[in-house]
Amino acid sequence: MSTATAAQVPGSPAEPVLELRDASFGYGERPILTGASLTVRRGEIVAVVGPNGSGKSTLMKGILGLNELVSGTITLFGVPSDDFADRARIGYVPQRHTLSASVRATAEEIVATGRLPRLGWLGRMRATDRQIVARSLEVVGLADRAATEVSTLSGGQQRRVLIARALAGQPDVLIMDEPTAGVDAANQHVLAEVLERLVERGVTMVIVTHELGALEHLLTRIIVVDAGRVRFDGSPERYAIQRAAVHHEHDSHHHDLELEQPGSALPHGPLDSSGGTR
Ligand SMILES: Nc1ncnc2c1ncn2[C@@H]1O[C@H](COP(=O)(O)OP(=O)(O)OP(=O)(O)O)[C@@H](O)[C@H]1O
Repeated sequence: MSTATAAQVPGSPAEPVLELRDASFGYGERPILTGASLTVRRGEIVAVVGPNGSGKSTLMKGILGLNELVSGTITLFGVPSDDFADRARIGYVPQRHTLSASVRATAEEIVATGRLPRLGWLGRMRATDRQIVARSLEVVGLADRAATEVSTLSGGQQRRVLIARALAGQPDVLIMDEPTAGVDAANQHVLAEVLERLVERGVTMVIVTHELGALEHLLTRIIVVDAGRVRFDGSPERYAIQRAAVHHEHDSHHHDLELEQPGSALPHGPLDSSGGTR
């Protein structure tokens, strides 16, 4: 979907698409997520995990400019967020969002709304726009449901319609807040296949999830948020090792939050973002 496939010098890191420096986000002036510094580079597939209420959605909405940046900076595609105008480059699939039963629209019509930011000043859909809408439905495996009323689709299918809607805007980065929530195991695998196709197309993804399972093989990075702080940022391999070490030490399954605390003797700092860079 992405066209950002510029040739890269072998060995050099891909360019950053999102950069946070000591960023704190909140609602009103009250900071909820504080001191976040991280970089997501083109082509990365990053999972954001952590307990309920820890600030994951606040972090995602903060990146999107949907809540207050209390302090620090955000840079999007190399541009300070205040000066960044091309919001269509960032696709968003919000949390706990299925389509209300009262929505009377077909899957195709819903996906077409995702194309709006890319239409010319007359706002008319042209043949290429219709093709992109059709292709977006195809990517999520719902081409045969294009004319189906969304209210008659299952929850998992509706999540896929919403992903297709985000894709129709041809984003370079896709932020998804719990795309697998409420989706059964079989459909999680379908979603993982959808995301795999997006990876092949070079879309960068940041995915908030409680279930790493079906997505794990796709990930290049894992970020752990707890109690309003980024506690770990590194490769899935380092996450697995440190998680195992913590579990071994404490013989408990509830110590994710003790990963890479500042000042720990672990090899990298808590906000190291180099771990999974492709
Ligand atoms: N619109 C809002 N106004 C004020 N406070 C909010 C708002 N949305 C969330 N919060 C608060 O921010 C904190 C973090 O919430 P957030 O939704 O970011 O957590 P989360 O990690 O995404 O949780 P979950 O896993 O349950 O989705 C919570 O204490 C929550 O009550």
